[in-house]
Order: sequence, then C-alpha cells, then structure tokens
Amino acid sequence: MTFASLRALQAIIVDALDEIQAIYAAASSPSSSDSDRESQFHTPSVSASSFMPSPTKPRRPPTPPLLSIPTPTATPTRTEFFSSSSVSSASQYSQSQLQHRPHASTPPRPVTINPGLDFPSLDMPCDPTSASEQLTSQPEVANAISRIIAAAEQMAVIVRPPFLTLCDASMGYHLPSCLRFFEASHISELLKAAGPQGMSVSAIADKIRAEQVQISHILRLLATHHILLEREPDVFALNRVSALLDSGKTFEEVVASPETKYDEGGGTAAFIALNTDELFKASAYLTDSLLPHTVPPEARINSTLLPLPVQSPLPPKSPVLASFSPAMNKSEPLLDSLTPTSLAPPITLTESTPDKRTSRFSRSRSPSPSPSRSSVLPRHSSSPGTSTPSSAFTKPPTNSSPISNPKPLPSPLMIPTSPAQKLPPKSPRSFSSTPVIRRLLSRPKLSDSGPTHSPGSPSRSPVPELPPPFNGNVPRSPRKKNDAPLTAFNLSQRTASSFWQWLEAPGNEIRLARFGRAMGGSEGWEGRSEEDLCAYPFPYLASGALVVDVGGGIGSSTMRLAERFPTLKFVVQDREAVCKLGEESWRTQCPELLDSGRVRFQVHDFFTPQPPQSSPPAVFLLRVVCHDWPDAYARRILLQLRRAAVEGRGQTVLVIGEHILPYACAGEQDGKGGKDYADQTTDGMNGIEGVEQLQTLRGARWPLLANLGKASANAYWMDLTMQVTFNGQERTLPELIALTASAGWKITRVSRAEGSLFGHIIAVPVPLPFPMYPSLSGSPPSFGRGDDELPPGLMSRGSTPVLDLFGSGRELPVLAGAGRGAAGAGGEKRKRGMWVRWMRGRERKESFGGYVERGDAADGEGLGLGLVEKEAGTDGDATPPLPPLPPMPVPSPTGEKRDAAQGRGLFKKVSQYFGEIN
Ligand SMILES: C[S@@+](CC[C@H](N)C(=O)[O-])C[C@H]1O[C@@H](n2cnc3c(N)ncnc32)[C@H](O)[C@@H]1O
Repeated sequence: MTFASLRALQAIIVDALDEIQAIYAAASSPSSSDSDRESQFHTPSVSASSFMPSPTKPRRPPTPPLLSIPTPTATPTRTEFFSSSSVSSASQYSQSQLQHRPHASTPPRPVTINPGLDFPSLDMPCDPTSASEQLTSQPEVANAISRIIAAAEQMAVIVRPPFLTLCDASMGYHLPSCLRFFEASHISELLKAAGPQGMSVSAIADKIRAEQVQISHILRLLATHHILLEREPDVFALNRVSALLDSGKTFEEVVASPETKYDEGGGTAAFIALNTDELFKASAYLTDSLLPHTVPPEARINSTLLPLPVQSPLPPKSPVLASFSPAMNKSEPLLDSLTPTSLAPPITLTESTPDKRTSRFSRSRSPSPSPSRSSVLPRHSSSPGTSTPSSAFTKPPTNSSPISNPKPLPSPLMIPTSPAQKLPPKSPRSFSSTPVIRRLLSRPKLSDSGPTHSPGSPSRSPVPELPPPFNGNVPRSPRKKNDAPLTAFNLSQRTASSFWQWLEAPGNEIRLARFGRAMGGSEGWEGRSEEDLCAYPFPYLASGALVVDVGGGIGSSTMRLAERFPTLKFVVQDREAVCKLGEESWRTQCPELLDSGRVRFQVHDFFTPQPPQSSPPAVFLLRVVCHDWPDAYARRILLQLRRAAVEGRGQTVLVIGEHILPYACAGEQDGKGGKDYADQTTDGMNGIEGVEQLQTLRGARWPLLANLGKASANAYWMDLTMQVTFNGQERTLPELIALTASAGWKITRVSRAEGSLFGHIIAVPVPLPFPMYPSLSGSPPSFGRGDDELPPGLMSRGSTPVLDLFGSGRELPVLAGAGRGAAGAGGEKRKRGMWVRWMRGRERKESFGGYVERGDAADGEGLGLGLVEKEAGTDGDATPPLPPLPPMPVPSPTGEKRDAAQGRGLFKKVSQYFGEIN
C-alpha cells in the first residue's frame, strides 16, 4: 500500500510536470508574431547585467506586465454581481471566469512568448517581468506547481526516517534565524552587485563586519535549503529565491539609510524581515503562553548563573563602515544586527538590589567607571501617590491620536511611558547605549514579582503576570481557554501592549515602517493574473464609486487598485502613525493620486463608528485585518462597517481578503469505494458562489491531502502567526460564514487564486442578528453607573487583543445563517445575559474609578477592548440611526443570584490578572 501511495505521488508529479511543460511549449509556439512577442514580454534575461543595479531608478517599481488574459466579456451588471440571491448572475459570472480559466480537460490557451521558453532556473535571480516567470502564475501552471509541491513533500516524508523528519521540523527554527541575518546584513544587495560569479565570504565579512566562519555557515544553511547558491567553496551568489530579498537599492544606500531600505520595491524583503524578527520571536513563546505551568522558574535558574554579557559596537574598520556608523547610531536595530556578539568586550552585571520591580543588576565594566544604577534606571520612590513604582507605572500616557479614547489611559503593562520616565540620554560608553542592556535593565525579568498592592494602584506588578514556576506538578484542573491572557508576542517582547501599540513605541520606527512595506510585499498571495483581480467586485463598480480600505495600512492594496481601476475613488483608513507613513510614501511615489483627491488617507479606529464620507461607500475592503483579531474583535469591526453600510439598492459590499483554510483531511483512494474528495461537505454554504472549489483544492487526489498539504503551508503558517501575535487566526470558510453572519453580513461569493489559499470573500448586508445589536447602538442598556462599570485595569487595555474574555473568541456557531447568526445557537444570548446579570449583581458591590466615557459592556464583547463609542450623530456622524433595539432579557431572581456569584468569580479572576485583588 505504501508503494502504491508512492507510485501515485510519483504519477501526480509526472502528470503535473507534463502539464506545465505543455503550457510552456504552447507558450513558445512560433504561431504568434514577433511583434506580439516584443510587445508582450521582456526577453527572459539571464545575463550578468540583470544583477546590476540600474543607474537610474524609477520612482515606482514598474508593474510587471500581466499575461494577456482579457477581462471577462460576459460582464454581469453590478446588481447581478452583488445580489445575494442571484444565482443566475453568479453563474454567469462564473461562466465568464471559466471562459478565461482553462481546466485540465481544456487545452491551455496559447500565450505569445519567446521560442524555447524554459521554466525559470533556480540558479539565476528571479526576474518577475520575464515571460517564463510570469507564466508560473498562470492558473493552470500554478495549480500544477501546487500538486508537485504537495506530492514531493508527502513523498519525502514517507520515505525519510521519521527521526530525521522530526529533526528537520524541530530545528527548522534556524532557517528564519539565518534568513533574518541575511536580510538584516544586506547581503542580498552585496551579492546583487557581485553578479552571477558570486562573492567570497571573506569579502562579505569585510563589508558587513562579521566573522567569516559564522557567515559561511549561515549562508551554507540557506544554500542547503536552495535559498542561496554556493557557487564554489565559500563563494555565494543569489539564486531565484534569494534575489527576491533584494531591496532594489545598493548596499551603500541601505547602509547609509536603513530606514528607507524598503521604500522602493523592497516589499518582499520587508515581509521576510518582519517574519523573521518579531513574529519569529513570538512563535518561540507559543507554548509558554498556552501552557504557563510548564515554564521553568527563570529567576531561580538565573540566580546562580552569570548574567548576560553585553557588547558595544566595534569601531569602524573600513571606509564603508565609517560611512555607516552614523546610520547605525540612528538605527538601533541595524546596530544590533551588525554587532558581532562574540567580539565585543564583556560587561559584568552584578546583583545589587533586592528591588525586583526593576532590574536586579547593576553594571560594572573596566575601565569605565560604572554609572550608578540611579543614573541609568528610572527612579521610583515607594510612597504611593507620588512617584511610586505603581503610580509611576500607571501614569496615563498622553495619546493625542484622534482614534484613541478621549481620556488618557494608563499603560496596560504599567511600564513607564511618559517622557519623564525615559532613560537618560546615552553616552558612547554607557552600557545603556545598546538596546539589549537597556531592555535588560529597564524591565524586570519575567519571573520577578512586583511590589505589593497599594490601594488605588491598578496593578501589583510592572510586568504582566507570567507563568508560575514549574514545580513538577501538572495543574489540577485542565487549563481553561481564557487562562492565558497574554499572547506569545507579549511574552517574547516583555510587553502587554498590543502589537500595534508596540510597533508605534519610540525606538520601533524602523519596524513600523517595515510593517507597512511588508504588507505591500504580501500581495504575492493574491495571484497576479487579471482574472484574480477581477475576482474582486472592482471591475463592476460604477465610475466614481468609493472604496474604503479599512485598516488599509500604508495603502499598498489601494495603490494597486487605484492604478488598475482609474475611475474609482479610495479612502485608506488606519491608525494615525500608519496614515502618516502612508501619506509620506504616496507623496514620493504617486502624488498625483493624492493631489487629484482620488485617494486620501483618513485616521480612523475601526472599532468606532465609520466617519461620514463624501458619498456612500460602495465597498468596504478589509484586507488581512480580520485575521489579526479574535472573533469578538473581528465581529466588532464588521459590525461597525455593517452599521455604516448602505442597504438595498446600491448596497455597500464588503470585500474581505484573507486566507481561507481548508481542512487537512485526505479523501480515500479513488475507485476503492472509499470517501471521495468531492464528498467534502458544503452543507450550509448554499448560495455562496465558488464554494465548491474551496474545501478541496483543485487537483487534490489520493493520496494527497484535500488542502494540498505542503503546497498550502503558507496559510497555516500565517494562521499560527496570527495566533502568537494577536490571539487572532486565519479562518475556515464555516468560521468566516459564522463570523460575518454574526455581524449582519452574508457571504455571497468566494474565490481564490490558484496556488494560494488567499481568498476574496464578498458579502452583502443582511439584517443584524439580535444579540449583536446593542453593542453598536447609540443607547446601550444602562446599569446605573454606566461609565465606570469595569475595573480600570481592564478598561485601560486599549484595543489589546490579549484578553479574550468570556469565551467569545472561538465560540461562534458553525454555519449559523444570517439573521440567526450567533443568536441562533443561543451562545451569545446566553453569554450576554450572563454578563448583564453579573454587572447588575456587581453594581451593588464595588465601584471603580472610571476611565471611559461610555463602554459597551452590554454585550460583554467590549471587555478588554476599552473601546469608547460615540453616540451616532453627536460628532457629525451621519450614520443612519439603527432601528429600535429588541428588549433586553430580564433575568429571573434566582438566576441573578447564581450568575452574580459566577460573575464575581470572573471578576476576581480578571482582577487578579491585573493585580487588583489577591
Ligand atoms: C495586517 S495590516 C493590513 C494592512 C492592509 N489592509 C494591507 O493589506 O496592506 C492591519 C492594519 O490594521 C491596522 N490597525 C490595527 N488596529 C487598528 C485600529 N484600531 N483601527 C484602524 N486600523 C488598525 C494596522 O495599523 C495595520 O495597518
């Protein structure tokens, strides 16, 4: 049977290869005229000149020409396209899609191309504009490639000794580490300049100021994984993969100005840098965040050990380095990455203070006199109410962002954030001159406990509660899902701030800019063909229609769409810092779009009501936004959009761009009476166009997994990235259907580019399900005190998604129909009722200082969000008022007593987390 599987996999590979080769052969058919070839494609370039940086740079990287796949001709009308019930128009659309999507049974459509076209070589840098490279995204080719990847990986795992498979999986962490080093030290820029003959490790070492032997081993690991080419011993060159990490600038340029490294077409490099830096580090803490009891006691372990040695930068050795020293000073991350730890003189840290709230170490280092601890660390007196550690830590940060709460909120972590608490300026020889030591000194170790509780201080600890020491005992009761409030990201960065707040923290400027660019670099998920673009509703929108790109980042998607659909108008909404970066970037890249008013940035918090626009939005675009949030938060975003959506004629359409995860099950062998792949259920998905292609990927057949296994791994990597960073997730289609339905949206169409699980989900407004309603209304039920129902610590968390309370995170009903939604299963209704009863019970008990003007405790979903909702209409909000609310559920007296007790339990748990009560 195993041989049968192996042979079947081999056959899949052979078939797929045959298909690809046929397409390439057809594409190189001499039937097309020379002029056609000239006009449509660049000659595949494999010359040394392709390595060299071009002397004059365009302001915008040229958009690779697309294969000549025409826009669908049988174009449905807008009404037909968006109609939730119009199956005929949907089919019409599908037909039009199919006309341009050749299937296995249809011979591939000839594409005009150079004769003798070969598949792109792994050993040469990738040229995305070449015909051979472009053909890889042709749907048939992309699908065949997926089958090859799935089968080859499955075959490898079958034949490889299991121990080695485990070794491979468990030590794979070195791959992102080495990639990060490669990217952060700008070796791709060096290798690009070196050309196809490559560059010796000694020359690289000289340039990047690291040790040869270390570099060569790092690069060899990458070469072993086909990411790089070891052309001859210790001489490395870019190949098809690593060439994508080229920012488009020269080594000297990026060294002189690392903060602008990704500004001109470095999206992929930015994306890889993001993945291999903060996201990779977060992933290392996945288990610590989920199984805190398994974490050994860090403080005890370290108590007898030598503390961490820390290095300072070396003096420049070469003119090049001299030129990038100032840049290094500007840019601490670069400094970090370029400072070889093995060469720097050690610093001794000696334990000096019993104060565990701050560092337990002071520094001594010969010959420099050791600065006193007080000159390095923020001072904290111990008297409450003055600059006690707690009051200092809890001092509300000033946040002028119009999208944040109007009243300043305390730092959720209770870590000093005000300017007064900043570390003193660094001197060249100060130990605090490196981020590492500063972090070490300014933040207590994870297992340090904070000061004792003082009245009025919302927290006992300046750092988040961390996993209790491991005592060898397995916890008595299994962990409940909400017991781990911190994400792995929070643990890895020693912060309880959300990823977004952290990105905007002083010192993280390069990471913030990099994140924006990285999102642009992620467009490869979507497929590059015209038909992929046309899977969106954009071709069907009327001239002048408004697209609101919600959480649109620096506008990468909008830029692509604005170029492709010149009659549409766009608003890109995001956080203030991101909008600022976006505008700056557009000013240099395409100012005409801003000047003409076709595109504008708008600071907006998507948890609050949509601001009025000049015309009703035709489309709300949410690209890779929902996956950043647990269900309760994603639902909130969707509800705000639903509230602002136009219904009926000219209705607003929601477009969600996200990975859609199929299940990983395999079908059974064809023809053996077993379950076929086609049997994968699509129950409850009737009326959703395109759904049948989603559960089982095209071409999946025994013994492949229905999701094409390794070929789809990217989506599952992203899923875990969302979990460790945000407590978010990529979603299956049933999860997406339930999520959108719970916020008054009905999915009518889904599609996916071949070779990617990234989906385009189109939804239209439908009546809101009952329990969701009050959370967005202008008049939530009152609980008497109204404004300050929640513990300040809880309300102060901003939109940090780390406290996913009351089980709302993963408990959406599966496939609840629109109009029924969460209410249908009774889950939300029950939870909301419980919350209401708890709040009513608690009203008689305790009171807290309020930080919010008006929360939305009514449905329990705003907990942890600290969101403040403005009344519709009070600030010029033109959103039409919602219909009257359904009556609130009235708890029975006995139920109230029981639930109030239960609520107190919950409250205690939450408060303990914030250190408010013992
Ligand atoms: C994963 S990025 C996606 C960016 C963009 N949609 C794209 O595809 O390039 C998520 C975006 O959500 C933004 N964001 C996070 N919290 C937000 C909030 N409360 N209001 C508005 N935007 C927010 C982030 O700043 C970030 O730009």
